[in-house]
Formats: sequence, structure tokens, C-alpha cells
Amino acid sequence: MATPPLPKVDRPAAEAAVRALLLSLGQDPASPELADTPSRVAEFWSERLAGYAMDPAADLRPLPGVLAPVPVILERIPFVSTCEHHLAPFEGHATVGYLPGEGGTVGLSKLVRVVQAYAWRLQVQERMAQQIAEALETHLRPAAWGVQLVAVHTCMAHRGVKTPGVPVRTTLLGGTWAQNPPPPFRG
Ligand SMILES: Nc1nc2c(ncn2[C@@H]2O[C@H](COP(=O)(O)OP(=O)(O)OP(=O)(O)O)[C@@H](O)[C@H]2O)c(=O)[nH]1
Ligand SMILES: [Zn+2]
Repeated sequence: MATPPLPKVDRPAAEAAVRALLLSLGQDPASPELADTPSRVAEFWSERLAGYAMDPAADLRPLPGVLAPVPVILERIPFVSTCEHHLAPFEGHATVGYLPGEGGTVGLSKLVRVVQAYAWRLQVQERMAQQIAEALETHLRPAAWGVQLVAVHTCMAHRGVKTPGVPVRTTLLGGTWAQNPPPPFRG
């Protein structure tokens, strides 16, 4: 089956939509204060959705040579993402690790890129964790892996229940770590 095309931000259309939004909110998008706002907001969304153009498969290629299969765990990688329900930010940190298997060991920075590739999309936290886990499983074929996201959702803080500062924790574990996870995934 053909892969669906990745979403792209149409900058002029996004700017026009922001102008229309400002008008609908009773604001004057032509005023000096707001004149540059549509282009700034379009730029903001280009950055926030840049993950659709990132390919985790390209990042998760093994380093050359044979490295000992020791656990690799990156703790508390900061990320920012966007809740798909309200287009509101959620932000926190990701702990990502694996025990190398058939796919070998990858460069440390590549795990950060995988987190970014899925964070810079419209998301819910559980799907983001699942996508990171699937990327590790598919491309590294590790003996064990773990993904833990801890994030605060502004859609809970700034609207609706208006309850700020609640950390939401999502933990997914596989392979031998499913039964016996190392310390960063136990907390
Ligand atoms: N499970 C999960 N829920 C999320 C996430 N981000 C936002 N939500 C929740 O998604 C729900 C959307 O609920 P709806 O009832 O459709 O929307 P709503 O009326 O705006 O809900 P309230 O936020 O309760 O006002 C809310 O309870 C949000 O807190 C996420 O990453 N994971
Ligand atoms: Zn939300």
C-alpha cells in the first residue's frame, strides 16, 4: 500500500487563517501591533509540525563496528508537543532506552531525534510514546526497550478543568525489561 503523503504547512494559507481567526476574535489584524502576527504564527506552526518531515528510520541506523550490547538509556530528554484536541502545548521529558539486539547500537543523539520527530506533530501523549516504542522495536530489534514520557498539558491548565501542573506519566516497556525494568523506568 502506498504511504500517505506527509502533511505540510501551507504558509500563505496559514497566515490567511490566522488573520481570519484574529478578525473572528474581534481583533484588527491590520493594526501595527498585529500586522506581523499571522506570519509569526505560521512560522510557529511550521516549527511545531516539523516532525512530519523527519524519518526515524533514517536516524536509527547502527554505528559501524561491533559495540558491546550494554544498555543505553537517555534520561529526561526535554520535549515540547501539541495536543491534537485543543492545539494546546504539552511539555515534559522523555526517558528512552534499549538493550541492543539485532539492530545494534545507534548514536545517542539519534534517540533525541526520534523523540523530536514524534513530539513535533499533533499528538496525544500515549500515541507519542507508542510511536517512539514502535520505532525502537522496528529499527533496532532490541533485546529490551523502555519509553517513559512525563508531561504537563496546558489544555488542563489554561482551560476546561483549569488545573495546572499535573504531571502525566506514560510508561511502555518491552523485551526483558517488561518484567524487570532498570531503575529509570521504575519511578
Ligand atoms: N489520554 C489523553 N487525554 C488527553 C491528552 N491530551 C488531552 N487530553 C484530554 O482529552 C480530553 C478531550 O476531552 P473532550 O471531552 O473531547 O474535550 P473537552 O470538552 O475540551 O474536555 P475538557 O478538557 O474536559 O474540557 C480532555 O479530557 C483532555 O484532558 C493526552 O495526551 N492523552
Ligand atoms: Zn488538549
